[in-house]
Amino acid sequence: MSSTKGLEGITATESSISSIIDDKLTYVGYDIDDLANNSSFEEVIYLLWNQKLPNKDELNQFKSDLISNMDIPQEVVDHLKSYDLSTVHPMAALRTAVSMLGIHDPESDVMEDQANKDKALRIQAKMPTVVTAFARIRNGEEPVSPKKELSFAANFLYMLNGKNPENIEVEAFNKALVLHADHELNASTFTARVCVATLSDIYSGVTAAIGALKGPLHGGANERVMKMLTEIDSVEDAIPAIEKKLENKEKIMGMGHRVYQSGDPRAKHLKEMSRELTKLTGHSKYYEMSIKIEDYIKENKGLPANVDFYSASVYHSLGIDHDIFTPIFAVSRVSGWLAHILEQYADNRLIRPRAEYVGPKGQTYTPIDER
Ligand SMILES: CC(=O)SCCNC(=O)CCNC(=O)[C@H](O)C(C)(C)COP(=O)(O)OP(=O)(O)OC[C@H]1O[C@@H](n2cnc3c(N)ncnc32)[C@H](O)[C@@H]1OP(=O)(O)O
Ligand SMILES: O=C([O-])CC(=O)C(=O)O
Repeated sequence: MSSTKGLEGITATESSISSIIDDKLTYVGYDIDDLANNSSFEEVIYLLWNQKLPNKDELNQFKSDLISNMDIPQEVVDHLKSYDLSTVHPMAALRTAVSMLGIHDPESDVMEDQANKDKALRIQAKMPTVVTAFARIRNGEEPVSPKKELSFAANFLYMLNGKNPENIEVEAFNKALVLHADHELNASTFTARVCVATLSDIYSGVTAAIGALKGPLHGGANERVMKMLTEIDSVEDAIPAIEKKLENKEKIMGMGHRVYQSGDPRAKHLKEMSRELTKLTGHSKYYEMSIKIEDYIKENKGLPANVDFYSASVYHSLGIDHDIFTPIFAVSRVSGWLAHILEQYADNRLIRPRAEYVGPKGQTYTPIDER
Protein backbone atom coordinates (compact mmCIF):
# COMPACT_ATOMS: atom_id res chain seq x y z
CA MET A 1 0.00 0.00 0.00
CA SER A 2 1.47 3.39 -0.93
CA SER A 3 0.16 6.88 -0.17
CA THR A 4 -0.02 10.18 -2.07
CA LYS A 5 1.05 13.13 0.08
CA GLY A 6 -1.75 15.67 0.34
CA LEU A 7 -3.97 13.36 -1.79
CA GLU A 8 -2.62 15.18 -4.85
CA GLY A 9 -4.31 14.08 -8.05
CA ILE A 10 -6.73 11.74 -6.27
CA THR A 11 -10.37 11.87 -7.44
CA ALA A 12 -12.30 11.35 -4.21
CA THR A 13 -15.92 11.87 -5.26
CA GLU A 14 -18.30 12.68 -8.10
CA SER A 15 -19.96 16.10 -8.01
CA SER A 16 -22.30 18.13 -10.24
CA ILE A 17 -21.61 21.46 -8.54
CA SER A 18 -18.41 22.95 -9.96
CA SER A 19 -15.59 21.78 -12.17
CA ILE A 20 -12.00 22.74 -12.97
CA ILE A 21 -10.99 21.34 -16.35
CA ASP A 22 -7.92 22.62 -18.21
CA ASP A 23 -7.72 25.58 -15.81
CA LYS A 24 -11.31 26.56 -16.66
CA LEU A 25 -13.74 26.94 -13.74
CA THR A 26 -17.48 26.36 -14.10
CA TYR A 27 -20.39 26.36 -11.65
CA VAL A 28 -23.00 23.80 -12.81
CA GLY A 29 -21.54 24.11 -16.31
CA TYR A 30 -21.62 27.95 -16.45
CA ASP A 31 -18.26 29.60 -17.08
CA ILE A 32 -17.02 31.63 -14.12
CA ASP A 33 -16.33 34.61 -16.43
CA ASP A 34 -20.01 34.77 -17.46
CA LEU A 35 -21.18 34.49 -13.87
CA ALA A 36 -18.66 37.05 -12.58
CA ASN A 37 -19.64 39.53 -15.28
CA ASN A 38 -23.39 39.09 -15.13
CA SER A 39 -24.82 37.45 -12.06
CA SER A 40 -25.79 38.40 -8.56
CA PHE A 41 -24.45 36.35 -5.66
CA GLU A 42 -28.03 35.30 -4.80
CA GLU A 43 -28.40 33.86 -8.33
CA VAL A 44 -25.19 31.90 -7.86
CA ILE A 45 -26.28 30.45 -4.52
CA TYR A 46 -29.57 29.41 -6.13
CA LEU A 47 -27.66 27.86 -9.02
CA LEU A 48 -25.35 25.87 -6.74
CA TRP A 49 -28.25 24.58 -4.61
CA ASN A 50 -30.78 23.91 -7.36
CA GLN A 51 -28.54 23.13 -10.35
CA LYS A 52 -30.37 25.73 -12.42
CA LEU A 53 -30.49 29.51 -12.72
CA PRO A 54 -33.60 31.05 -11.13
CA ASN A 55 -36.24 32.94 -13.12
CA LYS A 56 -37.25 36.42 -11.89
CA ASP A 57 -39.95 35.21 -9.48
CA GLU A 58 -37.75 32.47 -8.07
CA LEU A 59 -34.91 34.92 -7.57
CA ASN A 60 -37.10 37.52 -5.87
CA GLN A 61 -38.55 34.91 -3.54
CA PHE A 62 -35.07 33.55 -2.78
CA LYS A 63 -33.68 37.04 -2.04
CA SER A 64 -36.52 37.79 0.31
CA ASP A 65 -36.16 34.38 2.04
CA LEU A 66 -32.48 35.13 2.61
CA ILE A 67 -33.08 38.57 4.08
CA SER A 68 -35.89 37.40 6.33
CA ASN A 69 -33.56 34.78 7.83
CA MET A 70 -30.60 37.08 8.49
CA ASP A 71 -31.34 37.83 12.14
CA ILE A 72 -29.25 35.94 14.73
CA PRO A 73 -30.25 34.92 18.27
CA GLN A 74 -29.46 37.50 20.98
CA GLU A 75 -27.51 34.76 22.81
CA VAL A 76 -25.02 34.66 19.90
CA VAL A 77 -24.63 38.46 19.97
CA ASP A 78 -24.13 38.34 23.76
CA HIS A 79 -21.54 35.61 23.28
CA LEU A 80 -19.62 37.70 20.75
CA LYS A 81 -19.66 40.54 23.29
CA SER A 82 -18.17 38.27 25.95
CA TYR A 83 -14.85 37.68 24.14
CA ASP A 84 -11.55 39.40 24.72
CA LEU A 85 -11.92 41.20 21.42
CA SER A 86 -8.30 42.27 21.29
CA THR A 87 -7.13 38.68 20.89
CA VAL A 88 -9.96 36.67 19.27
CA HIS A 89 -9.57 36.19 15.53
CA PRO A 90 -12.87 36.74 13.68
CA MET A 91 -12.56 33.30 12.05
CA ALA A 92 -12.46 31.72 15.52
CA ALA A 93 -15.48 33.81 16.53
CA LEU A 94 -17.31 32.78 13.35
CA ARG A 95 -16.51 29.09 13.88
CA THR A 96 -17.89 29.24 17.43
CA ALA A 97 -20.91 31.34 16.44
CA VAL A 98 -21.97 28.94 13.67
CA SER A 99 -21.70 26.07 16.12
CA MET A 100 -23.88 28.10 18.54
CA LEU A 101 -26.42 28.76 15.79
CA GLY A 102 -26.82 24.97 15.63
CA ILE A 103 -27.54 24.85 19.35
CA HIS A 104 -30.28 27.47 18.89
CA ASP A 105 -31.85 25.77 15.84
CA PRO A 106 -34.59 23.35 16.97
CA GLU A 107 -34.20 21.49 13.64
CA SER A 108 -30.46 21.10 14.04
CA ASP A 109 -30.58 17.28 14.14
CA VAL A 110 -33.58 16.76 11.88
CA MET A 111 -32.13 14.96 8.88
CA GLU A 112 -35.08 15.14 6.44
CA ASP A 113 -34.33 16.67 3.06
CA GLN A 114 -36.53 19.74 3.51
CA ALA A 115 -35.21 20.41 7.01
CA ASN A 116 -31.64 20.32 5.69
CA LYS A 117 -32.52 22.73 2.86
CA ASP A 118 -34.22 25.08 5.35
CA LYS A 119 -31.15 24.98 7.59
CA ALA A 120 -28.90 25.68 4.60
CA LEU A 121 -30.89 28.86 3.91
CA ARG A 122 -30.69 29.92 7.56
CA ILE A 123 -26.92 29.35 7.75
CA GLN A 124 -26.25 31.21 4.48
CA ALA A 125 -28.42 34.12 5.66
CA LYS A 126 -26.95 34.37 9.15
CA MET A 127 -23.23 34.17 8.35
CA PRO A 128 -22.96 37.81 7.16
CA THR A 129 -24.84 38.95 10.26
CA VAL A 130 -22.38 37.13 12.52
CA VAL A 131 -19.30 38.50 10.74
CA THR A 132 -20.53 42.10 10.64
CA ALA A 133 -21.85 41.97 14.21
CA PHE A 134 -18.43 40.81 15.40
CA ALA A 135 -16.66 43.55 13.44
CA ARG A 136 -18.96 46.23 14.84
CA ILE A 137 -18.94 45.01 18.45
CA ARG A 138 -15.16 45.03 18.29
CA ASN A 139 -15.29 48.71 17.33
CA GLY A 140 -17.62 49.51 20.22
CA GLU A 141 -20.69 49.70 17.95
CA GLU A 142 -24.01 47.86 18.07
CA PRO A 143 -24.88 45.36 15.30
CA VAL A 144 -27.08 46.72 12.50
CA SER A 145 -30.11 44.83 11.11
CA PRO A 146 -30.31 44.14 7.35
CA LYS A 147 -32.49 46.23 5.01
CA LYS A 148 -35.18 44.44 2.98
CA GLU A 149 -34.53 46.45 -0.17
CA LEU A 150 -30.77 45.73 -0.33
CA SER A 151 -29.04 42.83 -2.07
CA PHE A 152 -26.98 40.26 -0.17
CA ALA A 153 -23.73 42.05 -1.08
CA ALA A 154 -25.12 45.49 -0.23
CA ASN A 155 -26.52 44.24 3.05
CA PHE A 156 -23.13 42.89 4.09
CA LEU A 157 -21.50 46.29 3.54
CA TYR A 158 -24.47 48.07 5.13
CA MET A 159 -24.38 45.86 8.23
CA LEU A 160 -20.61 46.30 8.43
CA ASN A 161 -20.47 50.08 8.10
CA GLY A 162 -23.96 51.16 9.20
CA LYS A 163 -24.47 53.24 6.03
CA ASN A 164 -25.71 52.53 2.53
CA PRO A 165 -22.77 51.48 0.32
CA GLU A 166 -21.94 53.12 -3.02
CA ASN A 167 -22.92 51.23 -6.19
CA ILE A 168 -19.31 50.65 -7.19
CA GLU A 169 -18.61 49.06 -3.79
CA VAL A 170 -21.64 46.79 -4.07
CA GLU A 171 -20.70 45.73 -7.60
CA ALA A 172 -17.15 44.87 -6.56
CA PHE A 173 -18.25 43.06 -3.43
CA ASN A 174 -20.93 41.10 -5.29
CA LYS A 175 -18.35 40.00 -7.88
CA ALA A 176 -15.95 38.91 -5.15
CA LEU A 177 -18.72 36.82 -3.54
CA VAL A 178 -19.55 35.21 -6.91
CA LEU A 179 -15.87 34.39 -7.54
CA HIS A 180 -15.38 32.72 -4.15
CA ALA A 181 -18.63 30.72 -4.01
CA ASP A 182 -17.43 27.24 -4.94
CA HIS A 183 -14.28 25.48 -6.04
CA GLU A 184 -14.64 21.75 -6.55
CA LEU A 185 -13.01 19.66 -3.81
CA ASN A 186 -10.88 22.30 -2.06
CA ALA A 187 -9.74 21.55 1.51
CA SER A 188 -12.66 23.16 3.37
CA THR A 189 -15.29 21.64 1.09
CA PHE A 190 -13.67 18.22 1.44
CA THR A 191 -13.68 18.74 5.23
CA ALA A 192 -17.41 19.54 5.16
CA ARG A 193 -18.13 16.43 3.08
CA VAL A 194 -16.02 14.15 5.32
CA CYS A 195 -17.83 15.49 8.37
CA VAL A 196 -21.39 15.06 7.11
CA ALA A 197 -20.60 11.70 5.49
CA THR A 198 -20.72 10.31 9.04
CA LEU A 199 -24.35 11.57 8.93
CA SER A 200 -23.45 14.32 11.34
CA ASP A 201 -25.58 17.48 11.12
CA ILE A 202 -25.18 20.39 8.73
CA TYR A 203 -23.97 22.83 11.44
CA SER A 204 -21.14 20.44 12.30
CA GLY A 205 -20.19 20.26 8.60
CA VAL A 206 -20.06 24.05 8.22
CA THR A 207 -18.23 24.53 11.53
CA ALA A 208 -15.59 22.01 10.45
CA ALA A 209 -15.25 23.72 7.06
CA ILE A 210 -14.72 27.14 8.68
CA GLY A 211 -11.89 25.59 10.68
CA ALA A 212 -10.26 24.32 7.48
CA LEU A 213 -10.71 27.59 5.58
CA LYS A 214 -9.03 29.53 8.41
CA GLY A 215 -5.56 28.11 7.67
CA PRO A 216 -2.98 30.24 5.80
CA LEU A 217 -2.51 27.62 3.07
CA HIS A 218 -6.21 28.01 2.19
CA GLY A 219 -8.59 30.94 2.84
CA GLY A 220 -6.38 32.46 5.51
CA ALA A 221 -3.92 33.48 2.78
CA ASN A 222 -5.85 36.65 1.80
CA GLU A 223 -5.21 38.30 5.17
CA ARG A 224 -1.52 37.31 4.94
CA VAL A 225 -1.22 38.82 1.46
CA MET A 226 -2.27 42.18 2.86
CA LYS A 227 0.14 41.79 5.79
CA MET A 228 2.94 41.18 3.29
CA LEU A 229 1.98 44.20 1.17
CA THR A 230 1.70 46.57 4.13
CA GLU A 231 5.10 45.45 5.42
CA ILE A 232 6.74 46.55 2.16
CA ASP A 233 7.54 50.27 2.24
CA SER A 234 7.43 51.19 -1.44
CA VAL A 235 6.82 49.66 -4.88
CA GLU A 236 10.62 49.62 -5.49
CA ASP A 237 11.08 47.52 -2.33
CA ALA A 238 8.64 44.81 -3.47
CA ILE A 239 11.05 42.52 -5.34
CA PRO A 240 13.91 42.73 -2.79
CA ALA A 241 11.36 41.89 -0.06
CA ILE A 242 10.13 38.86 -2.03
CA GLU A 243 13.69 37.71 -2.76
CA LYS A 244 14.44 37.83 0.95
CA LYS A 245 11.36 35.78 1.77
CA LEU A 246 12.29 33.16 -0.81
CA GLU A 247 15.87 33.04 0.54
CA ASN A 248 14.34 32.35 3.97
CA LYS A 249 12.24 29.57 2.39
CA GLU A 250 9.03 31.45 3.17
CA LYS A 251 6.03 30.93 0.92
CA ILE A 252 4.64 33.94 -0.89
CA MET A 253 1.03 34.19 0.15
CA GLY A 254 -1.57 34.28 -2.63
CA MET A 255 0.78 32.48 -5.02
CA GLY A 256 0.59 28.90 -6.25
CA HIS A 257 -2.25 26.44 -6.50
CA ARG A 258 -2.65 22.69 -6.23
CA VAL A 259 -4.83 22.41 -9.36
CA TYR A 260 -4.19 25.42 -11.63
CA GLN A 261 -1.05 25.29 -13.74
CA SER A 262 -1.32 28.28 -16.07
CA GLY A 263 -3.44 30.53 -13.86
CA ASP A 264 -6.49 30.89 -11.65
CA PRO A 265 -9.35 32.22 -13.82
CA ARG A 266 -10.73 34.16 -10.83
CA ALA A 267 -7.51 36.13 -10.33
CA LYS A 268 -7.84 38.20 -13.52
CA HIS A 269 -11.21 39.57 -12.38
CA LEU A 270 -9.85 40.45 -8.96
CA LYS A 271 -6.74 41.95 -10.54
CA GLU A 272 -8.86 44.31 -12.64
CA MET A 273 -11.01 45.18 -9.61
CA SER A 274 -7.85 45.84 -7.61
CA ARG A 275 -6.52 48.15 -10.35
CA GLU A 276 -9.73 50.19 -10.44
CA LEU A 277 -10.49 50.31 -6.72
CA THR A 278 -6.96 51.01 -5.51
CA LYS A 279 -6.77 53.89 -8.01
CA LEU A 280 -10.11 55.27 -6.90
CA THR A 281 -9.23 55.12 -3.21
CA GLY A 282 -5.62 56.30 -3.40
CA HIS A 283 -4.09 52.88 -2.69
CA SER A 284 -2.54 52.26 -6.13
CA LYS A 285 0.77 51.35 -4.52
CA TYR A 286 -0.69 48.01 -3.40
CA TYR A 287 -1.78 47.19 -6.95
CA GLU A 288 1.62 48.24 -8.35
CA MET A 289 3.41 46.07 -5.78
CA SER A 290 1.08 43.16 -6.49
CA ILE A 291 1.70 43.14 -10.24
CA LYS A 292 5.47 43.23 -9.67
CA ILE A 293 5.26 40.31 -7.23
CA GLU A 294 2.94 38.33 -9.50
CA ASP A 295 5.27 38.74 -12.50
CA TYR A 296 8.36 37.91 -10.47
CA ILE A 297 6.90 34.72 -8.96
CA LYS A 298 5.52 33.62 -12.32
CA GLU A 299 8.90 34.12 -13.97
CA ASN A 300 11.12 32.73 -11.23
CA LYS A 301 8.97 30.00 -9.66
CA GLY A 302 6.46 29.31 -12.44
CA LEU A 303 3.61 29.84 -9.98
CA PRO A 304 0.38 31.73 -10.77
CA ALA A 305 -1.49 34.15 -8.51
CA ASN A 306 -4.49 32.50 -6.87
CA VAL A 307 -7.86 33.95 -5.82
CA ASP A 308 -6.45 35.24 -2.52
CA PHE A 309 -3.77 37.45 -4.07
CA TYR A 310 -5.71 40.37 -5.55
CA SER A 311 -8.76 39.99 -3.30
CA ALA A 312 -6.57 41.40 -0.52
CA SER A 313 -6.08 44.82 -2.13
CA VAL A 314 -9.73 44.81 -3.29
CA TYR A 315 -11.04 44.39 0.27
CA HIS A 316 -8.45 46.85 1.59
CA SER A 317 -9.73 49.44 -0.90
CA LEU A 318 -13.25 48.84 0.36
CA GLY A 319 -12.00 49.90 3.81
CA ILE A 320 -12.43 46.45 5.35
CA ASP A 321 -10.26 45.38 8.32
CA HIS A 322 -7.66 42.86 7.19
CA ASP A 323 -8.71 40.10 9.58
CA ILE A 324 -12.26 40.23 8.16
CA PHE A 325 -10.98 39.12 4.70
CA THR A 326 -11.12 35.39 5.47
CA PRO A 327 -14.55 35.62 7.16
CA ILE A 328 -15.77 37.27 3.93
CA PHE A 329 -14.41 34.29 2.01
CA ALA A 330 -16.44 32.08 4.38
CA VAL A 331 -19.61 34.17 3.84
CA SER A 332 -19.30 33.36 0.14
CA ARG A 333 -17.90 29.82 0.27
CA VAL A 334 -20.58 28.62 2.69
CA SER A 335 -22.85 28.56 -0.38
CA GLY A 336 -20.56 25.94 -1.92
CA TRP A 337 -20.12 24.02 1.34
CA LEU A 338 -23.89 23.80 1.73
CA ALA A 339 -24.34 22.64 -1.87
CA HIS A 340 -21.72 19.92 -1.31
CA ILE A 341 -23.21 18.91 2.04
CA LEU A 342 -26.65 18.47 0.44
CA GLU A 343 -25.07 16.55 -2.45
CA GLN A 344 -23.23 14.31 0.03
CA TYR A 345 -26.41 13.56 2.02
CA ALA A 346 -28.27 12.75 -1.21
CA ASP A 347 -25.97 9.84 -2.05
CA ASN A 348 -23.95 9.20 1.05
CA ARG A 349 -21.20 6.78 1.91
CA LEU A 350 -18.79 7.14 4.84
CA ILE A 351 -15.49 8.71 3.71
CA ARG A 352 -12.72 6.66 5.23
CA PRO A 353 -9.44 6.32 3.35
CA ARG A 354 -6.45 4.32 4.57
CA ALA A 355 -3.05 5.38 5.93
CA GLU A 356 0.21 3.70 5.02
CA TYR A 357 1.74 2.66 8.35
CA VAL A 358 5.40 3.75 8.64
CA GLY A 359 5.88 3.57 12.43
CA PRO A 360 7.82 1.00 14.47
CA LYS A 361 6.71 -2.64 14.40
CA GLY A 362 6.86 -5.65 16.73
CA GLN A 363 7.55 -3.66 19.93
CA THR A 364 7.69 -5.42 23.30
CA TYR A 365 5.46 -3.87 25.97
CA THR A 366 7.35 -2.76 29.11
CA PRO A 367 5.39 -2.23 32.37
CA ILE A 368 5.39 1.44 33.47
CA ASP A 369 7.75 1.08 36.48
CA GLU A 370 10.37 -0.58 34.26
CA ARG A 371 10.54 2.27 31.68
C1 LIG B 1 -8.35 29.71 -1.78
C2 LIG B 1 -7.09 28.96 -1.72
O1 LIG B 1 -6.98 28.11 -0.90
S1 LIG B 1 -5.89 29.29 -2.85
C3 LIG B 1 -4.37 28.91 -2.01
C4 LIG B 1 -4.11 29.90 -0.92
N1 LIG B 1 -2.83 29.64 -0.27
C5 LIG B 1 -1.74 30.39 -0.50
O2 LIG B 1 -1.76 31.34 -1.26
C6 LIG B 1 -0.52 30.02 0.28
C7 LIG B 1 0.73 29.99 -0.60
N2 LIG B 1 0.67 28.89 -1.52
C8 LIG B 1 0.97 27.63 -1.12
O3 LIG B 1 1.32 27.37 0.03
C9 LIG B 1 0.85 26.50 -2.14
O4 LIG B 1 1.07 26.97 -3.42
C10 LIG B 1 -0.53 25.80 -2.05
C11 LIG B 1 -0.85 25.38 -0.61
C12 LIG B 1 -1.64 26.72 -2.52
C13 LIG B 1 -0.53 24.57 -2.95
O5 LIG B 1 0.34 23.70 -2.38
P1 LIG B 1 0.89 22.32 -2.99
O6 LIG B 1 0.20 21.95 -4.22
O7 LIG B 1 0.85 21.36 -1.88
O8 LIG B 1 2.37 22.68 -3.36
P2 LIG B 1 3.60 22.61 -2.38
O9 LIG B 1 3.37 23.41 -1.14
O10 LIG B 1 3.97 21.18 -2.20
O11 LIG B 1 4.66 23.36 -3.26
C14 LIG B 1 5.38 22.78 -4.35
C15 LIG B 1 6.67 23.56 -4.54
O12 LIG B 1 6.35 24.91 -4.91
C16 LIG B 1 6.80 25.82 -3.91
N3 LIG B 1 5.73 26.77 -3.66
C17 LIG B 1 4.41 26.55 -3.75
N4 LIG B 1 3.73 27.66 -3.44
C18 LIG B 1 4.66 28.60 -3.17
C19 LIG B 1 4.57 29.94 -2.78
N5 LIG B 1 3.38 30.53 -2.60
N6 LIG B 1 5.70 30.62 -2.55
C20 LIG B 1 6.90 30.02 -2.72
N7 LIG B 1 7.04 28.75 -3.08
C21 LIG B 1 5.93 28.03 -3.30
C22 LIG B 1 7.03 24.97 -2.66
O13 LIG B 1 7.96 25.54 -1.80
C23 LIG B 1 7.50 23.67 -3.28
O14 LIG B 1 8.84 23.84 -3.66
P3 LIG B 1 9.88 22.62 -3.52
O15 LIG B 1 9.34 21.53 -4.39
O16 LIG B 1 11.15 23.22 -4.00
O17 LIG B 1 9.89 22.25 -2.07
O1 LIG C 1 -9.23 24.71 -4.70
C1 LIG C 1 -8.36 24.91 -3.84
O2 LIG C 1 -7.53 24.06 -3.50
C2 LIG C 1 -8.27 26.23 -3.18
C3 LIG C 1 -9.03 27.30 -3.84
O3 LIG C 1 -8.61 27.91 -4.78
C4 LIG C 1 -10.37 27.57 -3.34
O4 LIG C 1 -10.84 26.89 -2.42
O5 LIG C 1 -11.02 28.50 -3.86
